Amino acid sequence: MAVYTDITEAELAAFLADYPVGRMHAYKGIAEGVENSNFLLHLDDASYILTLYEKRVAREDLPFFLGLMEHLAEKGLSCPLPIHRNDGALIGELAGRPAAVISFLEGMWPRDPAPRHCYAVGAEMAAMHRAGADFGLTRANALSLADWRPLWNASRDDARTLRPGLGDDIKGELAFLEANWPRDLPSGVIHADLFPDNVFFLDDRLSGLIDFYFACNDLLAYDVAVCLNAWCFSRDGAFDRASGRALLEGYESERTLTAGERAALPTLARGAALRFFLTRLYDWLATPEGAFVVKKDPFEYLRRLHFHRTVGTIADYGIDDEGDEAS
Ligand SMILES: Nc1ncnc2c1ncn2[C@@H]1O[C@H](COP(=O)(O)OP(=O)(O)O)[C@@H](O)[C@H]1O
Ligand SMILES: N[C@@H](CCOP(=O)(O)O)C(=O)O
Repeated sequence: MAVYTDITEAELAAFLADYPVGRMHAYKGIAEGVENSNFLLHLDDASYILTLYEKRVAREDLPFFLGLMEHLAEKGLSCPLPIHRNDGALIGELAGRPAAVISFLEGMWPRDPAPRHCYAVGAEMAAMHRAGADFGLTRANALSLADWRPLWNASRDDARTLRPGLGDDIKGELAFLEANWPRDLPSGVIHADLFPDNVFFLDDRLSGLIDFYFACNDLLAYDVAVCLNAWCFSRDGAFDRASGRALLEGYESERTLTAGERAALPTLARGAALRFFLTRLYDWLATPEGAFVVKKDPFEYLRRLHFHRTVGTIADYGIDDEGDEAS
């Protein structure tokens, strides 16, 4: 569920009076999502999404997130356009929370991504990397290499009981990543959470990217590594070479990866898998039994991490440098 803060019709009508939008016909809370409270608004000019930002989104980061969506939308990317209030501001306040109204995007996220979806998301991600190059604001990644050890330390005592050997496994992984993390690769604005549930398709055409609330400045190829994990494993947990190849081909239809980025991809993929393992683990342990939220399995990402450990070079993924699948 993702309505942590409820609102009354009167509160909402008063809030919308500060926006240059039509009259409200209906609104409803949106069940999907985990971080913020989202509502679908049907107004007589169009539909919109109203988001009330909950505790994990820092108020000072909102100008970056909303400004980035506006920047990308103005450059022709399919992402939500934040609506300015009558006083020009992008951020308002509703029910004691910072709040924003953004345009509604049509489409559905793919429940069972196929290589054609991976190609499309790769191409759109690279277009986003290019379009973000002249965005004026910056934001450091708050969930990068330096943050993983403290995140593990916060969970490790409770996590040890979940799986024998987990402590040594993660300790070894952190040491490897801290010693081998690439530092001199191209960087820029990345989405950092471009999972299938954040990418909409209409039929087979990509119709939009949403949920920019982890966006930040970091290595561009780290975004590719996040997608390699999120899009290119089948339901049984096996790496899907056709999807991996399609993701990279799509990406390179818009931006060519450097030799350094290709060489670093297995390490970046290990880091990306660890990042989602650690945040899911934290949430798993912190969410009380019976809470009205679907907990995501952390060990799904530990298995992906273990797979990447077996990969020496990008060719070992079964995707050679020319983009052909190895036999
Ligand atoms: N601009 C949008 N257009 C259409 N639906 C949206 C839009 N933004 C969010 N949604 C809907 O709200 C849900 C939750 O949004 P998301 O940003 O992923 O929330 P959270 O940050 O809380 O995880 C999405 O799965 C989607 O159904
Ligand atoms: N994509 C992350 C969780 C973040 O959830 P979102 O609804 O904000 O995309 C994961 O799968 O762990």
